[in-house]
Amino acid sequence: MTQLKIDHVTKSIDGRNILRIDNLIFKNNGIYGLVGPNGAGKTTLLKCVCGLLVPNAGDIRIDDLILNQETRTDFLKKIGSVFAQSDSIFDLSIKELLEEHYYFFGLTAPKKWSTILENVGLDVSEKQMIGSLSLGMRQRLLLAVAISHTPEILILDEPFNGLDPDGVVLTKNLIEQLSQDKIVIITSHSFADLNDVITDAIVMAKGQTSTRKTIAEINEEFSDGLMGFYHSFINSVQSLN
Ligand SMILES: Nc1ncnc2c1ncn2[C@@H]1O[C@H](COP(=O)(O)OP(=O)(O)OP(=O)(O)O)[C@@H](O)[C@H]1O
Repeated sequence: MTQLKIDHVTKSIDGRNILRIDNLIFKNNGIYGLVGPNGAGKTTLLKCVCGLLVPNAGDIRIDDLILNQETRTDFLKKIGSVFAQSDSIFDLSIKELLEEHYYFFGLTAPKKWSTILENVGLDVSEKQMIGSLSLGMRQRLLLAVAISHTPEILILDEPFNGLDPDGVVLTKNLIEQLSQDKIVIITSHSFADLNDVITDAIVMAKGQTSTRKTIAEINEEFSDGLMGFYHSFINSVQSLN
């Protein structure tokens, strides 16, 4: 059983306090929705977990492994992530992106890259340039890359953005399948999509997080479900100073 623990993590950027997290625990088999208004700090928190930003204080650990400079490589092998797309990958071919990823993680390249693409329903040539793919196809490709090193934790920042209805269904099915032996954390502003897949939700506002609640707990406590939980926490939060 994998556990991701975030303990007393703070982060400030340019002198502004962006995060002040007390305590969060994620366990495998769970699909966690991290929701909150624009600028709440969701991406910043997830970037701290993925080693892309360094917190000012606090611990982030997977089981007994604490994230720090020495453990960074081993820690990051346990995580697959998809963040907002950057056009810096547009000039690479699909094969080049996959090769880079496999090199970074020290993995042996498969005989056929196409198997990895088929996992996410992508029927394209590995020679195709990433810049020539549609937004939704790139989203699928990035998901394929994120799961290719069989991580224990999958972090998806706005995974449904830009997907057509079939892409949304495929992504939800994949998330459910992958959650059987992983922790999956999703941010999304689409509560309808989240309600279809998540087991638990956490609300973020002004850099702080609510307690984690299961969907059953949320529906019992709030007549309007996730939306009620969301507004209730936002209304209770004081600004960081
Ligand atoms: N590189 C940066 N430099 C300065 N400020 C930043 C930087 N990254 C994030 N911030 C600030 O941190 C705060 C939290 O941003 P973050 O992107 O984490 O929010 P979010 O909850 O993911 O928002 P959204 O729902 O819009 O994606 C915002 O006020 C943002 O302006």
